[in-house]
Amino acid sequence: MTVKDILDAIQSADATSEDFAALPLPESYRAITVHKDETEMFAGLETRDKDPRKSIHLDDVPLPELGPGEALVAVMASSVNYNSVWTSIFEPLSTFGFLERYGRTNELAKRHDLPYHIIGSDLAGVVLRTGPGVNAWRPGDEVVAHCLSVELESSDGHNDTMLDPEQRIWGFETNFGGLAEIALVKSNQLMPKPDHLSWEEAAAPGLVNSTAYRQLVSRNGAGMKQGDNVLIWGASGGLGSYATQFALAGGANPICVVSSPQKAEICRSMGAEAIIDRNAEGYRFWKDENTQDPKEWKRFGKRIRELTGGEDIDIVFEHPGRETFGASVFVTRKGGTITTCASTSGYMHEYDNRYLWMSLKRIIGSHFANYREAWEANRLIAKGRIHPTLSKVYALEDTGQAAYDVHRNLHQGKVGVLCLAPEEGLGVRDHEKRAQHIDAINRFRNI
Ligand SMILES: C/C=C/C(=O)SCCNC(=O)CCNC(=O)[C@H](O)C(C)(C)COP(=O)(O)OP(=O)(O)OC[C@H]1O[C@@H](n2cnc3c(N)ncnc32)[C@H](O)[C@@H]1OP(=O)(O)O
Ligand SMILES: NC(=O)C1=CN([C@@H]2O[C@H](COP(=O)(O)OP(=O)(O)OC[C@H]3O[C@@H](n4cnc5c(N)ncnc54)[C@H](OP(=O)(O)O)[C@@H]3O)[C@@H](O)[C@H]2O)C=CC1
Repeated sequence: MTVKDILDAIQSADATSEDFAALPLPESYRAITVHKDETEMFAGLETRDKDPRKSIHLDDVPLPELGPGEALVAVMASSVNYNSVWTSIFEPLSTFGFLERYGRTNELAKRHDLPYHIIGSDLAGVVLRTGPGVNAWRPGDEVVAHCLSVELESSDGHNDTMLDPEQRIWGFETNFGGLAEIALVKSNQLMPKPDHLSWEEAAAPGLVNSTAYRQLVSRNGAGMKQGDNVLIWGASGGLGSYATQFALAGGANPICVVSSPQKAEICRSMGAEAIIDRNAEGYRFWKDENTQDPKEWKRFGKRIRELTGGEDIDIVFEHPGRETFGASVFVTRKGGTITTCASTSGYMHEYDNRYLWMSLKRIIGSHFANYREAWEANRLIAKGRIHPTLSKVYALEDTGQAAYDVHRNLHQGKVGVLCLAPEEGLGVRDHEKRAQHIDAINRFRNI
């Protein structure tokens, strides 16, 4: 039995759940990995010079054992998230430490502690097998998977599953991720695949859409409301392209920051009007490595006021981190919110705290999304209210190049990866719904 037989079943119009359940599983499959014995390969290099193409491998790996509450999924497509870039450059730390720590928790978790890490935190595909105790999903179901892995044995996570002490990001802090022909997930990660999207389109939003939803919309994040001025860094990037859509769909006013006229045009075509090209306008928030320039914060704030008719920012959607955080705190209005989920340019932030406390601003830390938030975010994709922002699609063997593009900020929106899908455009079930949204679905394609 090979993965080819699985693909044939997926592509045949009449395979039943029983047919899928009867398919023998292959002993091995192809997966994108990083290797534990290579974690020092970039030692001494600057972050930008660490090249994912050198550390990312395509290997044949054995199929993991299926445990209770889990599912094996045939992955038709996945996407590149920045967490896979972090894994591939072994920053801020090697993800093998996460796998070792997880492996120590129980007998079944030991499976994750391997000399290779199968990465990837998104997938669209078809359920192959479910473990004991799984009733909601059956072989043959077409699904996407969100990346929240939790144990829920502690009450700490019972109101908000992100607060579980054993919270992990699948494919980053666990093994058997989505950049592979087969993935292992907890069945609670599964959600229905939006039926108007192709496999690669359906695999693109998951992680970033859910994260932007919690960070910006949810009451666990900024709780955005109609009329809010929302400053969105990287507004056409992975997170930002969803934050921009949420702001527009929720009646807020996005102020989109981008770094090229082309990216400005994408934001304009999504419906945004207030756009700042940080490159063209040449903001230098840091005079040197250790000194910020408040005059530049003010110049930036003045530009925002020009675009808003004199108003300041209600919510900053932060993720660049060190480079922008001082400016973000400054331009937020009295009582406003800075919500952050990352620190791409450096995690030791510096800001003038006087502007925070004297103006009663709040900083909110946000990370991925809880089960419910991930479900609600996927529902909005399925209803055609929020659209995938897929630009380019790579073959599985070219994942290193795809991760390189994201690391060097050469991409737009989201970058997709075909895993089992032999070509783009397959998997669409509701053509009528697709036709209604086709322009929005294709907005980021091939630019
Ligand atoms: C969905 C996608 C998301 C993204 O893309 S996010 C971006 C990618 N992700 C990242 O870059 C994050 C990577 N993760 C990390 O960098 C690390 O993951 C953390 C810095 C978040 C945490 O580091 P750690 O080493 O896991 O934890 P510690 O808390 O620094 O060290 C653990 C030790 O510290 C002790 N400790 C914890 N809290 C306290 C306290 N309040 N007082 C005293 N000690 C404390 C513990 O007990 C334990 O100790 P003992 O090592 O001896 O077991
Ligand atoms: N905690 C969580 O749950 C999550 C965290 N993340 C993290 O968020 C970060 C961004 O992820 P994602 O949006 O997918 O990545 P992308 O690279 O797709 O987009 C980020 C955008 O931010 C802008 N940007 C990058 N560096 C800077 C800078 N120094 N100053 C200003 N703008 C900058 C760029 O846009 P432009 O050049 O146009 O300005 C870039 O396109 C990553 O670090 C990732 O790990 C992501 C998802 C979830």
